[in-house]
Amino acid sequence: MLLPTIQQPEHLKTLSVEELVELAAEIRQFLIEKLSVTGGHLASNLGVVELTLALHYCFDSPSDKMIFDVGHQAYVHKILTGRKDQFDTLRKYKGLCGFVKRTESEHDVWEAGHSSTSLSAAMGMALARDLKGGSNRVVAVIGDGALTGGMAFEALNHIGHEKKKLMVILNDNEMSIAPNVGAMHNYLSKIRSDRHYLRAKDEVESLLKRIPAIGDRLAKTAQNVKDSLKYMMVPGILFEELGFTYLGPVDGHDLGKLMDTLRQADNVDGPVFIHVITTKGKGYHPAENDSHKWHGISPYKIESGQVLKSVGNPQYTDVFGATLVELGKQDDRIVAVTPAMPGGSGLIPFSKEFPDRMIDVGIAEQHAATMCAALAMEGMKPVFAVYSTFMQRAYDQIVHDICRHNANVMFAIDRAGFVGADGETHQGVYDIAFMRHIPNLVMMMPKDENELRHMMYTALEYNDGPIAYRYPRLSGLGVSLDEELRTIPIGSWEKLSSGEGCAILAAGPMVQLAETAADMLKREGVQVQIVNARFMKPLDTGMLDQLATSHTAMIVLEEASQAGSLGSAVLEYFAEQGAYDAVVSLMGIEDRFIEHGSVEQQRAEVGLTAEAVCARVRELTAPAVGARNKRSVSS
Ligand SMILES: Cc1ncc(C[n+]2csc(CCOP(=O)(O)OP(=O)(O)O)c2C)c(N)n1
Ligand SMILES: CC(=O)[C@@H](O)[C@H](O)COP(=O)(O)O
Ligand SMILES: [Mg+2]
Repeated sequence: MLLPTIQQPEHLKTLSVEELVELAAEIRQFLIEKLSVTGGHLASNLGVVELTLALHYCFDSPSDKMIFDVGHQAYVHKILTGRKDQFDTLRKYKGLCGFVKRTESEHDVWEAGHSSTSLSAAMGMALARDLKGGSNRVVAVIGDGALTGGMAFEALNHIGHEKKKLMVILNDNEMSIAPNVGAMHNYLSKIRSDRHYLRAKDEVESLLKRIPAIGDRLAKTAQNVKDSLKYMMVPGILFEELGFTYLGPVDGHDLGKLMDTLRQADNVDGPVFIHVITTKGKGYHPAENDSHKWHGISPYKIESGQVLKSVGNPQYTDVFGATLVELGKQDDRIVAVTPAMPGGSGLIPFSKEFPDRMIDVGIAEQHAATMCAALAMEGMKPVFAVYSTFMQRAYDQIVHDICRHNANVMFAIDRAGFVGADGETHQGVYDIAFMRHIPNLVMMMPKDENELRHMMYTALEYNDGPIAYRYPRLSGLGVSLDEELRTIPIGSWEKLSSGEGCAILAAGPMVQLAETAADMLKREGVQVQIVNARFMKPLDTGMLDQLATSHTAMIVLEEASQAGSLGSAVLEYFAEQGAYDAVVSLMGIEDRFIEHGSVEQQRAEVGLTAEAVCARVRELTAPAVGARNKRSVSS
C-alpha cells in the first residue's frame, strides 16, 4: 500500500510511473469506500485521479498555484495534501469541506463552489506574480461544463491578450452535471472523437515539415498552404487563435502522457491550453455508467451501487417538476429554461414531455435570464428554473432585462434557504434581499408543497410582470395535493392560528418551525398568532396594520439573511408609516457565512430553532419588557 506513505505532495516525487499507477488505484478505492458512507461528488473526483497526481508530481504546490474550478473535484488534491485522514468528516458539520478551502490547507489557494471563476483567478495570480517578479507556475483546472460559463470566456479573451505564462487544463469528460451542451461542447467533441482527424493531423504535420523552404514567392505560398492546413488540422485551433499554445487532446488517465504534456507545457513561455480527455466516474462502474446521477451522490452500497436514500416525502423540487408538466399540458406557451441543472431543478419529466420546451443553456445564468425576458416579450411564458445561489450570477440581467422591461418571467427559485452539505457557497439565503427592492417584481414562498402548486398556477395566471416563487432543498410536509389549482391573491398573507400578545410572521419551512414553537408555548398557556407571510413583495400591509394594533409584538422568522430580507421590509414599512410603537423582532441569519453541515445544524447555529422562538416570545411578552419596548423597535 502506497497511500499511507503519502502525507504531502513531495512524497510523490520519489515514486516511479508504475508506482503512481498503483497509487491511483488505491486512491480510487479510497474514494469509493469513503464516499459510500459520506456521499459527495464521487464521479467528478474519480475522473481526475491521474490528472491530480500528475499535477502534484510535476509541479510544486503551494508555491505553484493549483486552482480547481468549482472545486468539487478537489478530493484527490486534498488526499495528497495531508487530509486523507479527515475524509470521514467530508461535508459534515465542522468537518472537511467538499470544496477547496483556504483555511484547511496552504495548498488550497482558490476557493469556489460556483463555476467558471478559475481562469480569472489564474490571470490574477499570474499578473501578481509578474508584478512581484516571481517565477511560480499558475495552473487552472477547469471542466468542460465550467468552460460553458461566461466568465471563462471573458478570462480566455483577456489571458490570450496578455499572454501571461500560465496553464489552463481543460478536464473534458463531456459532462456537466447532465450531459454537457453548447457549441463549444460540439467543437471539443470533434477534437475528442475524430480519429481520422487526429491521424490526418500527424500526417499533415510531418508532410508540412518536409516542404523545403524554396524561393521567396513559393515559400510564401507554401507557408500559406501550411497555415491553412494547420488551420484545418490543428485540433485546438480556436484556442491557438485566442493566443494560447494548444496541447492535446491527451488521455487524462495515462500518467506518462499527462506528465510529458505538463513538462512540455512548462517550457512554453506564454499561456498554454491543455486539453485532457477523462471519463467521469472512472473506475467505478455505476458512476461511469450514469455520471449524471453519480455527480453528487448520497451514501450507497459499494457492491450494488444502490443509493441509501432516506425515505421521505416528495421533495419540493419533485412537486415543482410534476406540476410544471401539468401546467405545460394546459399552456403551450410555457418554456422551462435551466442553466445546466435539468436534473437538480426537477425538469427531467418536463423535458421528456416537451423536449423542445426545456432549454438547457449550459452554465450561463446571465444568458438564461436575458433570454427569458425576450421569450416573455414574444408572448411565451418562460420559467427560469434556477437555484437561489446560482441566480446571484444574473442580478444585473434580472434588474436590467427582466424587471425594467416588466417582462412576464416566472422565476422558479429552488434551494431557497439553507442547503446543507454544500455549505456557504451554495446557501440560498440572499435572494429575498437582492430581489425584493427591484421594481415590478412579485416574490412569494409556499408554506408547503401544496401551496407551491397553487403559487405556480398563480404565477402562470399572472400577466403583469415578473413573478418569483422560492422553495427549499427539502422534502415536503407530506400534505395532500389539491387536484384543482387556484390563484392566491397577490400580496395576501394567511392567518394560520389565532392568538394574542405575539404574532409570528413566517414563510416557507419557518411556518412549521413557528407551529412547533406555538405548540411548546401552548403548554405554558401562551397562545401566539402565526401568520404565513407568503409574499415577500408586495407585503400584506393591511394585515401588518391590523397586527400592529391587535398584538403587542411581532417576530419575523425567516431562513434568509436578516439584513435586507422580509424582516427588513416589515421594519421599513412601519418606519415609513411612522408606527414607531410597533414592536418588531427579527429572527434570521446573522451577518456571516454559514458553513457546511446539515440544515438542522445550520439552523441551530443561527438560532432558528423552536426553543429560540419560544424564548423570543417570552422575552417580548414579559409585562415589563413589553411596556419598555412599547417605545422602540427591537431586532
Ligand atoms: C455558477 C454555477 N452554476 C451552476 C453550478 C452547478 N454545478 C456544479 S458542478 C457543475 C458541472 C460542472 O461540470 P464540469 O466543469 O465539466 O465538471 P465535472 O463535474 O464534469 O468534472 C454545475 C453545473 C455551479 N457550481 N456554479
Ligand atoms: C458542485 C455543485 O455546485 C453542484 O453539484 C451542487 O452541489 C448541486 O447541488 P444539489 O445537490 O442541491 O443539486
Ligand atoms: Mg465535465
